[in-house]
Amino acid sequence: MDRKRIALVAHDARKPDLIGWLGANIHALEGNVFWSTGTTGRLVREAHPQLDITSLKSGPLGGDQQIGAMIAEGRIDLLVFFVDPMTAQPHDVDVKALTRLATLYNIPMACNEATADMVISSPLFTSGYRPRAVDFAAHDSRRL
Ligand SMILES: O=C(CO)COP(=O)(O)O
Repeated sequence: MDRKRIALVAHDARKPDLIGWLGANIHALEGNVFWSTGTTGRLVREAHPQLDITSLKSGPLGGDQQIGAMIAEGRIDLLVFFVDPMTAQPHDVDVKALTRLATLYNIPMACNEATADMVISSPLFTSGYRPRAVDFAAHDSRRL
């Protein structure tokens, strides 16, 4: 199988949901390679030790930025980010930057279970599909 490089992030109230979603879909997901913000990664590793996961810094300490940098470098194929829409985050600007970069670089981004279910059940998920590269010139509004 084509190993997808998957970033996993969850806000605190959504971490149990992410653990549960991974468990419910473990057969579809194991064999891929995972990157995560710090606390999410630690909890995922405890719950699902069979997953190949590397934890970065905790989100409020720069982990969202690290995932964003990986996206900018073309090192992530899918972002699963279970967002808590009911709680203010001290690092909201980092969260916004991460979702912006995923949008800019045309990375599939699932912010809830329904979307994540649809992404991993798509035939594109198990194929060699790669999203179309972004035309950066078209995004550069400073061009004269
Ligand atoms: O805050 C987060 C995402 O914005 C997640 O960070 P942790 O996985 O370290 O809790």
